[in-house]
Amino acid sequence: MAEPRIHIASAVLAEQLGEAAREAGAAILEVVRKGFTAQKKIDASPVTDADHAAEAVVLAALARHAPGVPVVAEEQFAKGIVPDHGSSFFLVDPLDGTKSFIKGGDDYTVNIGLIEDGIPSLGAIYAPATDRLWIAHHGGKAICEDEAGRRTVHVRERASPMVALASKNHFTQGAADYLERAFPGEAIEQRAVGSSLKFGILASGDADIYPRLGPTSEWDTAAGHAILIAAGGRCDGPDGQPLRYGKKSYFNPGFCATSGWEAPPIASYMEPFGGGGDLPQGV
Ligand SMILES: Nc1ncnc2c1ncn2[C@@H]1O[C@H](COP(=O)(O)O)[C@@H](OP(=O)(O)O)[C@H]1O
Ligand SMILES: [Mg+2]
Repeated sequence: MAEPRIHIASAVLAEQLGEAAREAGAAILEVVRKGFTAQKKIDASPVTDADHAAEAVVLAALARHAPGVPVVAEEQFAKGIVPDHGSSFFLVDPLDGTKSFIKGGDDYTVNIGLIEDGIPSLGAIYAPATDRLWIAHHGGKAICEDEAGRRTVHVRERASPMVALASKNHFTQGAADYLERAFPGEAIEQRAVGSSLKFGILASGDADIYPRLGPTSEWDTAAGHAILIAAGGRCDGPDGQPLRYGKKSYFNPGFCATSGWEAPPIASYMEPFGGGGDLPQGV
């Protein structure tokens, strides 16, 4: 008989990992204070001491709070360190939005996501520059902490004009074309935001859709996806089914997140990926 699966997502763990994300954010700000230079990874994407410092903090916290649960983390992955795992594992992006970060912008985040049975069941996102935190776990509500205090957040009813979020640093014409063709005649305001902050903004009821017709890695989306689900939203893969995790090379070819309504699947609007194979991780 198969072993019953033990799920670990809980309110306590979400709080602990929210604290871990804050600690990682403090480590990033310390690197900013001291000054840093950017290096290039093998795939030519940038990395800094802040990425490494934040990842070390998160890995230590996960070892304390969730010992034995495998962790797939962006900078470990870049070094070829990927643990074997089953259907439960963490996905960590210690500094999402590195390009914005290097340019001195505020749109960067620490991300800790837990996948259980292919689904994001817990997430923590922290934006150090603006001191904004989101946490959520499966079965609970999404919580935001910022200068307005601590509160439950929820997605909003679809608004007009529809607010569509787009990447600040990885513009794809595909997303603009998708919005135009999938929502003909609809008033749409496009807003460029860097990093997983786009998920937090959707979860907080400040936008309606985030179509991503270009590559990301699973650690870019896991935490935000968990938070968005808890806030009443959804994030679907190209076929319109919920975005799944634990794919080959942890690669997302595209997705569409909304405030809960079903958007036309992005598949037929996707840019070609040179045969659909894996792209280099992290850009
Ligand atoms: N060609 C590509 N392949 C894989 N991931 C990509 C990519 N282009 C952009 N990304 C992902 O997009 C993230 C930034 O999101 P956004 O463009 O919404 O700000 C990057 O995160 P990192 O900054 O952690 O590398 C990176 O993972
Ligand atoms: Mg990232």
